[in-house]
Amino acid sequence: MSSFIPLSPLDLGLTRYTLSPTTTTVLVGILSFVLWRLYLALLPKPLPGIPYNHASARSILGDIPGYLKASRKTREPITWILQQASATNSPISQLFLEPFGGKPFVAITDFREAQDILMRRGKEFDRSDILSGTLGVPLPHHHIVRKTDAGWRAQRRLLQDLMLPTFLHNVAAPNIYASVNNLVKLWQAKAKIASGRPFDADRDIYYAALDSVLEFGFGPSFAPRATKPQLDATLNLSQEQAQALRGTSGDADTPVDFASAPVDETVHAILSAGEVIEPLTASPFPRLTLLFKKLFDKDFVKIWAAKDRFLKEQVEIAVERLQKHGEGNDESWVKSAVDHVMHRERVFAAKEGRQPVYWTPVIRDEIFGFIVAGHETSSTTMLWGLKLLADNPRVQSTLRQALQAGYAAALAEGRDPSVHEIIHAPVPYLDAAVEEILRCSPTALGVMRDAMVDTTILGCPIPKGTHVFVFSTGPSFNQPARPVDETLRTPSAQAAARERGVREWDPQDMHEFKPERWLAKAESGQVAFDSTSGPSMPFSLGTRACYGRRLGVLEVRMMVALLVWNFEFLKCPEELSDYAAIDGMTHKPQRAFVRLKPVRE
Ligand code: HEM
Repeated sequence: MSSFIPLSPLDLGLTRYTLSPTTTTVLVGILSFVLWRLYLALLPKPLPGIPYNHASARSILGDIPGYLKASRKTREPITWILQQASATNSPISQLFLEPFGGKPFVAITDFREAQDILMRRGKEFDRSDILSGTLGVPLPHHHIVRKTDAGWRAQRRLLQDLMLPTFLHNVAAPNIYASVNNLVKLWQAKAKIASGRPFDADRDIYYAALDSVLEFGFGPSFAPRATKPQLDATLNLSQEQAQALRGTSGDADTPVDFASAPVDETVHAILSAGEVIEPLTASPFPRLTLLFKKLFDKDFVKIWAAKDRFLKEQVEIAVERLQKHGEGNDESWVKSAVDHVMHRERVFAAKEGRQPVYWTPVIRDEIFGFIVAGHETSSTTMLWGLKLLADNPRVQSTLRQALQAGYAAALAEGRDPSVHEIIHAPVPYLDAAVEEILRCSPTALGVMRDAMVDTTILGCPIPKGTHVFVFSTGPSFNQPARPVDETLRTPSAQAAARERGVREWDPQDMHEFKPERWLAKAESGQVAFDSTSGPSMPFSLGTRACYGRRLGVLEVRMMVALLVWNFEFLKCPEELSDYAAIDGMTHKPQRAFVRLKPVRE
């Protein structure tokens, strides 16, 4: 007879395996011990002597929850890292950003230590693997992601001379001037429609910076630009459309919402290709994300192919021109950075006794790199700069007066200063204002390096492979420095201080936007710009500092001079003029509005 009888442990004979209380206690003890050891093994392993947050060190996730919370809440996780580092009140600190007992990250918040690491200790600290694992995925052959090796030097030789005054002033500057001129015209048209109301400056500055790198990179070989269509669309607005944009509320603080006009198809592809890089680098698995996009994202595949097609076409045009006009060492035909790179490749090939190869993955990524590295950085800096100028009317009017005095002929003739005047006429206050915008714009909060050997920083052991975040803002830059025992600095840092002195800002006003800090009386008694006045490193320092620094400064200088010449930047309402940011490729303002009053109606 079969009947359903519920089974119990007794029926299964499990009673035979019942453990005695002592055995159970021992087994539970062993298990707890194993789990405890596992837990300990997964806890962060602080580096000795370097301060850290003790609560984070008691969690196997370390500082990751705090970092993620800051990412979600403020969108500024790097600012959060800086706050954690500053809170230790030490110039060196550590955070646990790799889970399960991974390597601590070391943060340096001291200008002199940053200088030492970046300028004098290049063999001990090189480009971080974090950059090759992120930016290196979409740009695997660009020199920015390489360690400082022979390959990096060879790639940099291809770009050599592009940042010399001869190229920048004769080739790049007139074209950049033309694109800033379009921005001035666009804002004159927008200011007329907005009648004193604020409007979003983000896209306009972004497009003007893109136009500048297109001018620098490709010159007249590629005519389309991004600002011109915006200008045409704004000039073509009818009275009714302009009135509709202003709306009926009459509230002088409500922003006018100008639509963005479509840009040329290739410009759109270049922009979009640049924009897909950011989410790729932010992904926890960039390689997998890129593979997935290449396999399944049709828009991505189209944009990426259009970008490569465009770059190849530009190389072909330059090579054709090189073969037609570039006899021997004659460089007068060179009208763009691509022309220059082709010229260099031919010179190197001849020296090395080989045939030149003009289209390679290295050349493709280097040329695209002009756009990626040079576009958002300049535009973000300018957006911060406009905020700073609007919030500091005294500085703005001093600057305008200095420009009017420096470009007196332009003022008398009722015209804009020429490109030649902006580059060559000395206006120390303009140099000082540009330098101060760069100092106060947190475009890059710092740079990453990896320790290449077991070494020390400020007397603390730093094992090979440690990621080091070197901050360029915070303590010693715009907040009082943390105390440092001088004997803990390297002999070379101590010697540099003895020989050349130490540059420091006055703690009373180091947080202020004050161009005067860059001015000093020269021997002649004249006020002159002094670039060595105090700590600032917006482009980083040393061998791996920003390659495009001179171009970046030229762009910012041109924009500041022409915009302040033409417009008064009035303060925007509080809710539009805060300093909240988003951390992506750069540390960018969340809101960037302008309220313009033309200087000459
Ligand atoms: C205001 C504008 C700019 C700012 C604030 C800026 C800032 C920076 C910073 C902080 C770095 C990292 C340096 C390091 O790791 O030590 C960098 C690297 C770099 N920048 Fe810029 N940059 C600007 C404009 C440009 C422009 C216009 C270009 C080129 C067209 C450019 C090309 C590069 C390149 C190629 C690197 C990598 C250098 C290397 O790895 O050897 N940048 N930039």
